[in-house]
Amino acid sequence: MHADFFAGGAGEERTLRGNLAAYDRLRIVPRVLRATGERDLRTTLFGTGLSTPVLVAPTAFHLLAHPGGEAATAEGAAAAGTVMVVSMAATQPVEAIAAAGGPLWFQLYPQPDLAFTAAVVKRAEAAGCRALVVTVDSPVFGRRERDLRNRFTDLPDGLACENMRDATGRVRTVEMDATLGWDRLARLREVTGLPLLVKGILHPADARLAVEHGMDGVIVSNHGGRQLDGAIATIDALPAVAETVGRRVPVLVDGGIRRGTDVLIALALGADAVLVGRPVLEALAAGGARGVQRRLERLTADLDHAMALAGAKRPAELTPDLVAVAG
Ligand SMILES: Cc1cc2nc3c(=O)[nH]c(=O)nc-3n(C[C@H](O)[C@H](O)[C@H](O)COP(=O)(O)O)c2cc1C
Ligand SMILES: O=C(O)C(=O)c1ccccc1
Repeated sequence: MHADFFAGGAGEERTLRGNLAAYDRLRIVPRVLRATGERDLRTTLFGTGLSTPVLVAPTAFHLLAHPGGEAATAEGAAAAGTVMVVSMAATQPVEAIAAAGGPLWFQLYPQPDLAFTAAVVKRAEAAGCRALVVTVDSPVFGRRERDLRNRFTDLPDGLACENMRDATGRVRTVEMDATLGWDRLARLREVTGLPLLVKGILHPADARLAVEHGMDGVIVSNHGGRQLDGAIATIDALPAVAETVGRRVPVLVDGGIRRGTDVLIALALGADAVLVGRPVLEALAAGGARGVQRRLERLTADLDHAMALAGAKRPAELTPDLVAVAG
């Protein structure tokens, strides 16, 4: 039941499969004799230096994967030199996660209760989170048919969304809010000075609105195929979004990234960095903090190797001409 929760997507899982299939259709057109020498994968995002452009996507319920929970993921991400985005649906308090690693960003589902939302943001900020990722692809919860079949509705006894505790100590449920609009993102701006990223952009018109509303970053995502089944593969949506944003703010992408060559293609098609969800959950389940560290380091080493073979020294040298559609 819990493995299905992590692996599954919405509906027929067309988008879940599509994210992976889209990378299968793309090929790299390498350059030669570029004398790259050692590659340099270091990446700076909002003033934080990372050793890799591969970040940890926000995912719920890490205690279902491993007894170390989100703290183990944070430890692994920190050891690999990257950012972990802590999910609002984490099963450990953000303070405990921050004590285990960092740098951290915090992912938010804006709640209908604006005061509670502001309190959660303040709490994440106080714990040391350096950016806020606002997920906007979830006005309603996706229809996850594996979870319906398995009757997976709730966390087992003893586990809770620890960052949803209110002033009375009661744990609130994470609510999806179909009344969410750009006005509410503008209000978040008044609540926090942290960089604000919107996660779940697929349409270039929304990318433009994000920039116009003062957002500091855009994450091209279909929630790993867990929300709108039938949504476009993220690597197919990326070029138009990157073109519209035009380097005004960082563009990140997630969904279906499993190999360094996938990262290379995403960076070439306009991403400044990528995030991985299920690979981290699988590594956490299999090997705790060390597993997460090793999975992230393997992805980064694989990217480094692919860049050597494609003739790029730095991520910035990866350009769209290095990618072609397979015949
Ligand atoms: C089990 C699971 C839980 C997730 N929980 C969240 C979440 O709490 N908040 C969020 O913004 N995205 C969530 N996501 C989406 C991820 O942040 C990310 O968009 C997606 O996993 C990327 O696709 P990938 O798993 O193919 O790498 C979740 C994804 C999975 C698989
Ligand atoms: O966002 C998700 O995909 C997800 O699985 C989730 C689970 C619980 C609460 C919020 C999100």
